[in-house]
Amino acid sequence: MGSPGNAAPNSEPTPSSAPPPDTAPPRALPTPRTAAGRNGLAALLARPERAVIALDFDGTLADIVPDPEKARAHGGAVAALGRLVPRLKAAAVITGRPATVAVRLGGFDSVPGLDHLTVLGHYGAERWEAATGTVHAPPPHPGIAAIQAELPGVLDASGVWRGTWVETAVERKGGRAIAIHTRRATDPQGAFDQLRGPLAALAERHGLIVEPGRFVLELRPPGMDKGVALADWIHETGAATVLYAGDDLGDLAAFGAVEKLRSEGLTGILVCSGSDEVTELADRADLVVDGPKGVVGLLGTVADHLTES
Ligand SMILES: O=P(O)(O)OC[C@H]1O[C@H](O[C@H]2O[C@H](CO)[C@@H](O)[C@H](O)[C@H]2O)[C@H](O)[C@@H](O)[C@@H]1O
Repeated sequence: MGSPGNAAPNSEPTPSSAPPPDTAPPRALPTPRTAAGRNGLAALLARPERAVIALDFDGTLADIVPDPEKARAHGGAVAALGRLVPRLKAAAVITGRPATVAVRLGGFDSVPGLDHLTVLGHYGAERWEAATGTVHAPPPHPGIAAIQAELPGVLDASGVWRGTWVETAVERKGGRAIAIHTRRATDPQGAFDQLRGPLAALAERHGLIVEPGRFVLELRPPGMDKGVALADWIHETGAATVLYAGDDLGDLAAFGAVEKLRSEGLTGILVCSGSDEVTELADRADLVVDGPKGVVGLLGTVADHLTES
């Protein structure tokens, strides 16, 4: 987990998520705090047909809720995307969720304007295309089955849940990864800290890695992360500009990919969906907005400006 602290928005107050009436003037765009970010936003607005956006799901497009299955896209997110994405070269959601779970929770399927959306699930290992509705995924890592068998013993030995409701803490993720959530434990940070070592040892024994997130420790296959996934997808699209938005530690790899691509000539803007649970992204972002509400407001405002221009 990131160290606690307030990641205050560094932009103007964000507007409501509802689309503006047709007669309303475009809402004011925030000003990124870095020159690279200002260049990135200017390039997106000037040449949207050469620009792509890539967005994290939980904590960025969807508000954080205690039960992962109850997460949904923030109100107005799909509408804002539906107005913005047709103006762009391409759009992707890059998430730790299984791709089809993000599609279902986000309501991204069969949406006008999102008919060419790509969802890269499991940190980029899986791919869903709106155009075909198909998912491409590698075979499950054999270590997952072994961990399924050993996990109850490891959790029991930790004493974190004392057998009360440990099952609700385990997200099985289609048999391709296992996430252990501590948000609903009596002491979420204490449980997270207590479990981190034993889960890292369990993962290592079976050739997996631990991906830490917002009160979650995810055991998943190595070899892919959001940075690799994002860089590959940007190259594939041939984009000249990217806007990436994320909120959690798993998004740092994507931030790193954009920073590297910028050093090679791409223009880009890094947006942090701010929270008081993770501060690491705010430190590296060009723009910090107020959680999913702020992200949706930003997307809607960019869409307004592209519609007006
Ligand atoms: O890459 P993401 O789209 O951000 O997914 C990362 C993990 O997000 C989910 O967990 C987080 O959101 C939950 C629902 O709001 C919340 O209860 C939990 O505390 C957060 O960590 C998801 O459940 C995981 O599978 C994803 O890997």
